[in-house]
Amino acid sequence: MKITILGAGGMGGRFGMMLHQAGNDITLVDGWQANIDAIRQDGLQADFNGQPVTVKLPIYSPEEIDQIGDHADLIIAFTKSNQLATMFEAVKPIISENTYVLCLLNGIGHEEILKNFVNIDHLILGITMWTAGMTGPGHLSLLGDGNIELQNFTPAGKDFTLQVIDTFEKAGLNPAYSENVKYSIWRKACVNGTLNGLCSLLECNIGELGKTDVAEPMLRTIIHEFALVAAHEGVNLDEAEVYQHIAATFTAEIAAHYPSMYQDLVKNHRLTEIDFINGAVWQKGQNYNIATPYCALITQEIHAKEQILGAK
Ligand SMILES: NC(=O)C1=CN([C@@H]2O[C@H](COP(=O)(O)OP(=O)(O)OC[C@H]3O[C@@H](n4cnc5c(N)ncnc54)[C@H](OP(=O)(O)O)[C@@H]3O)[C@@H](O)[C@H]2O)C=CC1
Ligand SMILES: CC(C)(CO)C(=O)C(=O)O
Repeated sequence: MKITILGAGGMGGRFGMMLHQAGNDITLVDGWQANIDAIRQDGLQADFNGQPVTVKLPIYSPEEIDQIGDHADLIIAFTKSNQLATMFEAVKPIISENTYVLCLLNGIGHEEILKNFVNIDHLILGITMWTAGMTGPGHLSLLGDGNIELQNFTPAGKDFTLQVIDTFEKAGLNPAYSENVKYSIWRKACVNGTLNGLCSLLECNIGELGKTDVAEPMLRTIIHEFALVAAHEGVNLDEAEVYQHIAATFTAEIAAHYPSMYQDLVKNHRLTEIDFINGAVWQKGQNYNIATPYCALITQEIHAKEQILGAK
């Protein structure tokens, strides 16, 4: 499959590398010049579960988009949430009526942005439990394994979505067709709404958070706030199952992972996706008259920390 990946950070790099190794035609687009230069010069390099891997992939900046040539069958969005609209605005010329777009970003509400750029019959939404980190421009740290759940936004997109699943399966990405991707997105938002904010504020990895004796009550309260708001949008989260799903990460291989928000804020002093996770729940709660004090506090504390650290 001919695939263009928007955002060649940790996750875009991981998917690009794994899909390339499975024989797909991959092009990367990224806005970080040092990353583009490193990938052009030395290839995309990874510590891949302890093995060094290098792949040569074409990479362009959004300003070079007219050099990309033929349209891709599939575009995968892997920017940060707060970069999504700007990136899609910049790459409009490579989105045709026939282009499918898959969004695997963390957070809630990305379809509202993407609907402005993509024919909704060609929109595929999903979530992933794969992880990735960057150790420098062009350098990835890829540990452990993960999975993907995805579904076409409208029934018309199902046939192509099944082709995407087949392509991802061959690349070892462990995809599954979700019969209810809205539920999957809210369930994954609970993972990020608990682990990402708390690990960033407490400056710890997932396993260290899980070992504290207040992890369980904090998680259950945050999940409950997400569930109240989700229910208002017709998604009835099974709070006990969602808690078990998140608590399972405390002792799994992923326990050593520092969530992407920690990598942004604590490691790189970059602005976070909090407004698309706890901040989105807080905002929706205000609209629906539902109290979400933990989400409000986490959002405000993350914004305070962004300011203290001079995040950009
Ligand atoms: N990392 C993870 O383990 C997981 C991440 N996700 C989600 O996937 C999406 C993509 O995340 P992820 O791959 O982690 O994002 P990254 O931060 O690794 O990359 C996203 C973009 O940020 C910019 N960037 C990254 N690092 C730097 C830096 N040091 N200096 C300057 N610019 C930089 C680049 O674009 P630009 O210069 O244009 O800003 C890059 O394309 C997010 O929605 C995230 O929540 C989901 C599951 C797991
Ligand atoms: C790996 C996981 C699930 C941790 O919260 C994630 O999505 C992230 O790092 O953003």
